[in-house]
Amino acid sequence: MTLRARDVGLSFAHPGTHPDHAPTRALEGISFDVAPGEVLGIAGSSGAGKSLIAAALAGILPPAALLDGGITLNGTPPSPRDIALAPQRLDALDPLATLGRQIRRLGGRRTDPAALLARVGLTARVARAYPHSLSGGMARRALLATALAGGAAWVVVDEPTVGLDPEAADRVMALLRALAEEGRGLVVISHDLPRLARIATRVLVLQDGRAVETAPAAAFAGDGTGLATAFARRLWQAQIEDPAC
Ligand SMILES: Nc1ncnc2c1ncn2[C@@H]1O[C@H](COP(=O)(O)OP(=O)(O)OP(=O)(O)O)[C@@H](O)[C@H]1O
Repeated sequence: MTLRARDVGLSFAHPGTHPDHAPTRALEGISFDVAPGEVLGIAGSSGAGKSLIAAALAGILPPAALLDGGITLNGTPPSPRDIALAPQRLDALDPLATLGRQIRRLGGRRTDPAALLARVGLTARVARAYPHSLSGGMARRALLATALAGGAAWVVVDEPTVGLDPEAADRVMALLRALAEEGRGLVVISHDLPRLARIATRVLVLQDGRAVETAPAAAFAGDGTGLATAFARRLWQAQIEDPAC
């Protein structure tokens, strides 16, 4: 069982414009494999197309998006039950339902919201809370709990550490690694390259919609001389030189 992307591209059509007006190309020639037990990291500059890859994998692209190339699971197109997404946007949580209700809605009546919330480091009390009462960091972890609720074998997580303090960010990354070690395949998108490289098997580096390099996680070390491209080295060096990291 391997999740496979082959030569995936994505364009945005411009409805109502002249037929000669070419669609905007947002992704081009993206290929990768993720096997159970692996964590594929995706990093890159802002607007490089990371979240679009997440949306393409989860089958929830914006209406004007035109996808080409192939995304397959064991050779056939995945169903929405196969791949769960914890999106970047916190407003993906339903503001009108408690977290417990949202988790049961996705996982079924027998799902234990408290157990899933504990898995992501939240107390059972959060099951009775509405999204508006959660801090940004709690909402981020709650999104991950909802993604795990359906029991999908592949989990895509978009920017899991945004809004978390360093210790909480370490715990969430360790949880993602543990989810892979239990046999899931993970795709983790993060601008936090040092933490991402610690849990990833490989890291796909994106620039302007194209993959510039897929590097083994171990290449993100020292001054980045193990990386093949100048762009990946710059991305890495910018992070290790940043005292906020
Ligand atoms: N619905 C849309 N319509 C038109 N263009 C879009 C749409 N969604 C995304 N884009 C464009 O596609 C490109 C990639 O966007 P995406 O959100 O995937 O980037 P990203 O790498 O996740 O960035 P960030 O790190 O800032 O979240 C951007 O130029 C963005 O403006």
